[in-house]
Amino acid sequence: MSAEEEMDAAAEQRLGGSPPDFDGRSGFDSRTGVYSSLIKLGAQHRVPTRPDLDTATFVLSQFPSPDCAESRVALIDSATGRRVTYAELRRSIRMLATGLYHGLGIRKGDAVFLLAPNSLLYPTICLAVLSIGAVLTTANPLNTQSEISKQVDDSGAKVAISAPEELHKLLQTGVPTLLTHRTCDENSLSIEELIDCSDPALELPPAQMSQSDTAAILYSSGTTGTSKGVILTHAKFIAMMTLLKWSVDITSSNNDVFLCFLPMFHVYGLAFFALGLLHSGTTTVVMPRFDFKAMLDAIQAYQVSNIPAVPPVILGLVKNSSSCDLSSLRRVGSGAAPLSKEVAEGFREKFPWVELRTGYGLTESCGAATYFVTDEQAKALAGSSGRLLPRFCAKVVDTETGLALPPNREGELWLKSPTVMKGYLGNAEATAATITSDGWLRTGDLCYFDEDGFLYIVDRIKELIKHNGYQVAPAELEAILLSHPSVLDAAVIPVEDEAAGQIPMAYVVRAAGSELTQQEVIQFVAGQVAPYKKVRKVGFINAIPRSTAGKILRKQLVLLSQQEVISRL
Ligand SMILES: CC(C)(COP(=O)(O)OP(=O)(O)OC[C@H]1O[C@@H](n2cnc3c(N)ncnc32)[C@H](O)[C@@H]1OP(=O)(O)O)[C@@H](O)C(=O)NCCC(=O)NCCSC(=O)/C=C/c1ccc(O)cc1
Repeated sequence: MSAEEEMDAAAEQRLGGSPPDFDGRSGFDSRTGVYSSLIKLGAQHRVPTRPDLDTATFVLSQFPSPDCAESRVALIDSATGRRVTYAELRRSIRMLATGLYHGLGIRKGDAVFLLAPNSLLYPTICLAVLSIGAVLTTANPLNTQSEISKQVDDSGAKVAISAPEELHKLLQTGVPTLLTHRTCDENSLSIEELIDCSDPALELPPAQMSQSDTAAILYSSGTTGTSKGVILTHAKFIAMMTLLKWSVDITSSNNDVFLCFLPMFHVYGLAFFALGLLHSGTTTVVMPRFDFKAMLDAIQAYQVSNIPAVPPVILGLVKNSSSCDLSSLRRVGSGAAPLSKEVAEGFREKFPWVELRTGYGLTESCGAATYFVTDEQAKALAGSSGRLLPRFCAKVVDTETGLALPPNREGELWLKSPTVMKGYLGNAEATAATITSDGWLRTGDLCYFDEDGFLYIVDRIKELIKHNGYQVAPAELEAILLSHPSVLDAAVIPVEDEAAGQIPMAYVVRAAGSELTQQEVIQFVAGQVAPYKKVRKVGFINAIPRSTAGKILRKQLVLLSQQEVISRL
């Protein structure tokens, strides 16, 4: 039996019969130490098991019927108002797939590196790449040239697709690159031209796909260290699309107008906007990049009703949106970082007509793992991330003893579901450290479930800073700091920040006689990393506290930074 079938069978058995060790309120089985989702998918949300199904075929199969597709709007450009209907989207995906296959010779298994901000073209590119069995790998266009080169190299990209303004970052990789949009440069080919010029009569031979084939490699820091390629197969996306459709249905969001400013290069934005909402037939207003004022304008101009968001944006709405008419809003989601009880309550006070649901997810779980089904529950339980999604199981593992813990006890969250990644690309060691031999994903987050099965994330065990919902790995910044000739030793820690969640702070040991300043340290790092990874605060120290094994004692430095703040008050 596969892991998926095993989980389905176990859930079926519990939901049907409630064996004596199983607590139907929390979903906890005291015999196995496993929490199971208390939600069963109805027949209309069954995950398709056809082995040769791929993500693109699955998403396209759910597009509105041909008579509705000509008028049903899939995407709107927030800046220009340009609209793309479902019928146009289907045609451009097909034309681009033809161009990529026949024009550029891209074949099943070839990695296609996508470096672009959000645009109307982004979903077309993702779906066309997936439809020919190629592997999508996406990157943040704010990344530096060296960060991009590393990812191109690691993913083994055969071809790249770049926004014109980012092309210079790809030149040194030597990978053949297409632009997303037309430019006046006659030597470069663009996706727009491929869509317009491909021959619709050319047949696309069946890609001979299997659900177990790799669909995407998305980069994440995992629980430690630098960026790693998360391998997500078609089966993972198909399962996630089904869950997303289920969540759209149970929250009655089918006719909502969604707003997308979340980056489609991360799993949150990719799963929602480039794939999942199209699978659900909704309309999305796309912003090329986040801008608070432009977001408020877009909400009013397009009568936006639904915003999958992150905590800093929700805080911004609480604090800075008094002069705007946001009466069209109906639902706001929060993910990628913890939403504090205070901000959630402030939001509900200011926008009592808006449902606010938090969720929890990771790139390694292909997106959401928990969610709130009803707004009433979310309202009553501010601070919780909701319940396990259908087909998810969890364990709360004591970090000292390794024992699986019952409700209201804190431990590391482990997850199992059909969406959990296959592993990290070319990194068996990191994979083995993250996925147990029996298929549990160790999230590196400290949590507990309450007696009703609601999840509370309380801390992070993994050494990762979350700035604006983006991951920042201290080890990466420490390596850069140590490369400075005047730095003897360095450690990077998170410092709480109301607006961004956390900011990276560096403690630095200067070389004898060095007069290195805080500003020089900040600038040295800023020159080498994407803006969201910048060190934003620096402290000088005589020695970095380390364990006998040489591990940085970050908690001590966090305490020190807190004491320094208090002593300054
Ligand atoms: C909207 C945010 C919160 C704020 O945007 P921002 O104000 O532009 O700030 P940035 O952080 O993007 O930009 C950082 C810097 O880059 C600069 N920048 C900006 N765009 C530019 C530019 N195009 N040129 C040049 N400079 C620029 C920007 O000015 C800024 O500069 P500075 O702070 O002065 O150093 C933005 O950070 C953001 O989208 N964050 C979300 C990240 C995200 O999607 N994370 C999800 C990871 S996956 C995951 O956790 C999944 C969870 C999940 C959970 C639940 C679910 O249900 C499903 C999924």
